[in-house]
Amino acid sequence: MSQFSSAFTAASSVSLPPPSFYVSVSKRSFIYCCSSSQSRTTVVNGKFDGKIVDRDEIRFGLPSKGRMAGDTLDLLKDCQLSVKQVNPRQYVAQIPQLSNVEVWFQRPKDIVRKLLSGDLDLGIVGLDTVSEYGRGDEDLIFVHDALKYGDCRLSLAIPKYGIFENINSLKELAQMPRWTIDRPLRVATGFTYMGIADAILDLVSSGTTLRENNLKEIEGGVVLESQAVLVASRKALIQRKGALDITHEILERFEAHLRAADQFMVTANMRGSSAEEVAERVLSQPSLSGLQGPTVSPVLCKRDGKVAADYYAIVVCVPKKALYKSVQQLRAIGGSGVLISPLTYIFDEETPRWRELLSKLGL
Ligand SMILES: Nc1ncnc2c1ncn2[C@@H]1O[C@H](COP(=O)(O)OP(=O)(O)OP(=O)(O)O)[C@@H](O)[C@H]1O
Ligand SMILES: O=P(O)(O)OC[C@H]1O[C@H](OP(=O)(O)OP(=O)(O)O)[C@H](O)[C@@H]1O
Ligand SMILES: [Mg+2]
Repeated sequence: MSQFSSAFTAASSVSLPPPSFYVSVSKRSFIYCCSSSQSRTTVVNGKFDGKIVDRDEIRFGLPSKGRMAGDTLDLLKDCQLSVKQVNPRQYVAQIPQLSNVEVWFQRPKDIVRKLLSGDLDLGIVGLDTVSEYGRGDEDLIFVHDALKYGDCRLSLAIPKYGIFENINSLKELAQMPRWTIDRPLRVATGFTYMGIADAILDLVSSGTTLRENNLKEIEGGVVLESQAVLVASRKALIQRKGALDITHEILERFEAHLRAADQFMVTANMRGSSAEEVAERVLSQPSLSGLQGPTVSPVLCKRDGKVAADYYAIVVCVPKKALYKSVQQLRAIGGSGVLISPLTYIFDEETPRWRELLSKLGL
């Protein structure tokens, strides 16, 4: 990435000595220009720097269509924050659980633009969209940087055939002697017709689109790994009444849900002489350590007129991918009646991302 962006920077500055390769880039080039991330303090594209415009509601921008729209509504629903939209043509909606929030359905790039112009306070988009349309603006602040959907990468691709047949890395591409100031390497986005461009820079997820167009990715050609993020306007969080509280609630719900999504809750019965002795056996197994350790409770029954515990019930959280291994380990230490249930939320005392946000805001 750095090799590519420095080549681009050099190519964009005519007076510098000839770089190792020359690039002309279309639409997505902003991602490079902004990587140096200078701060802006003047009015640009409707963005203002002074005080925010007063209004009562907190505005939350969600993608109106495309790749991210459905998954975003699903995430909110899974966090008990269903969006109530009376009809699908409506661009403003409510989240009944968050009384002061107004949802604005927008195109992803417009969510970023409206965060900067002060029309929105919070939004969900892909990291690629923030990088491209946010232009490194310091007002944009990441609240949650990994919502675990919308996974894709912004990647450079070239044809599999012809002069590129044996080119497999950015370095090899850069060193092709044919690129000159008069005929630089031409990078386009959205164009796969190779009379127009030598290479393309586009989002790739499964790789199907590239394959269908006889294109290949190259080593070192990934510019950005992207997924959905929750982003906010710093000014809104600091100045708008209620914005920080709403953000805290949304973040807590997202974190609790996303943390739970890859875990199962496992319960089992185990014969033992004491809770400690049972815990000792459970903790001897690597897949059963749980979040903080096992919960061990006596299963009480009456024997010879006295209440006693021969069995103990244990509860642990295990990663979904370690499910079967956990069951085997439980059996190996005498577990029986193993029950597995999905987990919906894991609320910790405080989320690390909340502390990070407060510190980024200087609070
Ligand atoms: N193939 C993909 N798989 C997963 N996520 C993707 C994929 N392509 C894009 N995305 C993510 O979804 C976001 C929205 O993409 P989408 O194609 O829906 O809209 P767009 O390209 O921004 O708008 P439009 O296509 O209307 O110009 C992208 O910014 C990216 O974060
Ligand atoms: O690697 P793949 O899984 O094939 O996905 C990559 C494709 O997905 C995106 O386009 P999208 O389908 O969103 O269409 P668009 O051009 O209308 O945005 C992206 O621009 C690629 O064309
Ligand atoms: Mg698209």
